[in-house]
Amino acid sequence: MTSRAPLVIAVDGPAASGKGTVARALAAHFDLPHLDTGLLYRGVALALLRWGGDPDSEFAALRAAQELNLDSGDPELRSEMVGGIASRISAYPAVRSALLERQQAFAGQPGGAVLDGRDIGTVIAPDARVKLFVTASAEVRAERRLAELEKRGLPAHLPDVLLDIRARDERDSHRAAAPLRQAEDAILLDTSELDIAAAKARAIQLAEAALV
Ligand SMILES: Nc1ncnc2c1ncn2[C@@H]1O[C@H](COP(=O)(O)OP(=O)(O)OP(=O)(O)O)[C@@H](O)[C@H]1O
Ligand SMILES: Nc1ccn([C@@H]2O[C@H](COP(=O)(O)O)[C@@H](O)[C@H]2O)c(=O)n1
Repeated sequence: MTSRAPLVIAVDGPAASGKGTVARALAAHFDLPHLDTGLLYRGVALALLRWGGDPDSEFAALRAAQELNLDSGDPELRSEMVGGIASRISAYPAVRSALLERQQAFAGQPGGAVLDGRDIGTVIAPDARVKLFVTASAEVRAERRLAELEKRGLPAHLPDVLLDIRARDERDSHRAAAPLRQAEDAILLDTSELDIAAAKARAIQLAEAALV
């Protein structure tokens, strides 16, 4: 018998692994709303920067999280600098707690939802019916990030981008609060050798199979 529980899909993985691409494809396929939770942490980081708050102060970051008024269309949100600060302030337990309810409310919508981030399958939606952990080698992720930056007219150097990806992996995986890790019941999807179309198709295939 098919379960009637709302379909919540958790997609986690490291920076530039393609989890957002896969999550959007799953949301379109299953006709579900999608939340990129990284944008929340980026929103806190950007607010902090604009307000002149100190990213080394948990108290300042908490204040930015509590007052967060996210404009997800703000192009500054996607900058590498904001991503780096987001990865620092996301280590603060108080910041994570301040953003928890918002994410859980999104996941708890009656019709279900797709969320992508670092701790969706482990903390935000541990009962999600489908969990994917999307990854790719650091080198492949750096190439993708570089291509993304070049497309946005922000040329960078591959070795710098690779260093940044590795630093982000290190911080996200080794922090005490909700570190990036594959949930025990998550399905691993390594996209290193898959192009975008193949990664999306494989994610949909894995999700469909998990729901049988
Ligand atoms: N399988 C793939 N092959 C090639 N490029 C890809 C693939 N998946 C995603 N990309 C590209 O790589 C970049 C990063 O993808 P995406 O934004 O989906 O990753 P992410 O894991 O959500 O990143 P972040 O955590 O930093 O937000 C984008 O430019 C995207 O188009
Ligand atoms: N659930 C999440 C989502 C994101 N983070 C942190 O935010 C940084 C930026 O996220 P992107 O996905 O937009 O790159 C990321 O490096 C994480 O540190 C998080 O902790 N939890």
